Amino acid sequence: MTRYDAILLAGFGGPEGQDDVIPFLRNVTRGRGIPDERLEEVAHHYRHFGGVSPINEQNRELKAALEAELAARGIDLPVYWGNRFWDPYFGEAITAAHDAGHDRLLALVTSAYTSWSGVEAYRDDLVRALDETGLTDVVAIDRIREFFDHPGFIAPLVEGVRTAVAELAAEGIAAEDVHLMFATHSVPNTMAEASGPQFGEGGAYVAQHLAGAEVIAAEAAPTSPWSLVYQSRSGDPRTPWLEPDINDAIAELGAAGTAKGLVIVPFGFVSDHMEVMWDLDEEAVETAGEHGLAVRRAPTPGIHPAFVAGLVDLVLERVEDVPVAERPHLTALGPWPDHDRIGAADASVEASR
Ligand SMILES: CC1=C(CCC(=O)O)c2cc3nc(cc4[nH]c(cc5[nH]c(cc1n2)c(C)c5CCC(=O)O)c(CCC(=O)O)c4C)C(CCC(=O)O)=C3C
Ligand SMILES: [Fe+2]
Repeated sequence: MTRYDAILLAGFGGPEGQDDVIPFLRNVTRGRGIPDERLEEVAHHYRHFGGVSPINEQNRELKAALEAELAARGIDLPVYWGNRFWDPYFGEAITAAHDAGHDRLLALVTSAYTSWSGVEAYRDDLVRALDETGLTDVVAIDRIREFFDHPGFIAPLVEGVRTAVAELAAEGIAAEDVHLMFATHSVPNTMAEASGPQFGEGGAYVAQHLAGAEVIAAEAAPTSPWSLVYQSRSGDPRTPWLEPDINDAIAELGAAGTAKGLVIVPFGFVSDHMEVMWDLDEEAVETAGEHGLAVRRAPTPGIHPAFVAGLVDLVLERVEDVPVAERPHLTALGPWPDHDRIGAADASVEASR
């Protein structure tokens, strides 16, 4: 008997056809009174791909990969999958787990970094789902720590950067002439600060990205210059968000004439979803071409075996209550601390260990 009965794979969710697009965007922007005309502007990224975000399929594949890895290691924990913004919603996943007798859940959130979007937003939606299903006093949910510097998250990125740099070398571009751009989701400056002001400007969010990028660059391409850039900003243009935007940074790199090649490393995301397919593969790649740079986009961790194994390691570290000092981490910031439990009182979970 372990501390947990099941794993809850907690995703963002995405539309799976043209008719889903506006309802999905209404879910994402709920409570902010954004008119459908404005949503239709955002919708065109999704419309371009038939109204389908790849994110749900990627989470189905991740669930299957986790199940296979758990089975291979003889760990008897079923995986339930739920999303913040699309079917299956958190409530359905939690109810399905409860109906099968699983009330002690360990949530694996598909977000590697600390920010409101990656932490509180998921937490608030899980709290709401427990409330709406009437299971607040019955089901307890713990969450695995942010894994931005876990070896399982870093290894596939290192591999991807190495491959991209080698491909450019095969085209005659030396590693010294390749600039690595580590790309992540921009957030409002205030949101970044709030992620952990003790970590300096940009809070924990920026500090984690800088620390991770440094490790990946040093491992994968120590002679290539690198920088941290941001993508996918939205909202009121007067509100300051983290900069530079990747397209501005590429234009500046082109104008400086210091690089021949560019490797875009989408390390802010765990899979190649819409933000990667549109903002990087369509827009940033085009910008690089306009500025005469040979460009490669490294893959996200996806279902890379090292990533899947690392996620199972992160589950096991909680199952086995591994002391903090023994938890794997590759930057001085880690191991990131665990989060408070939500749902059923601590005591009932501890008592059933
Ligand atoms: C930090 C961060 C992550 C990573 C952490 C995590 O994984 O959570 C993330 C992930 C994602 N964000 C996604 C999609 C969207 N994000 C939006 C809006 C926003 N994101 C923000 C930040 C983040 N976002 C912010 C500060 C906003 C504006 C305010 C707000 O709305 O809170 C909007 C609204 C429309 C718009 O404003 O553009 C959409 C449609 C998808 C799904 C993609 C797909 O479908 O494949 C994913 C994985
Ligand atoms: Fe987002």
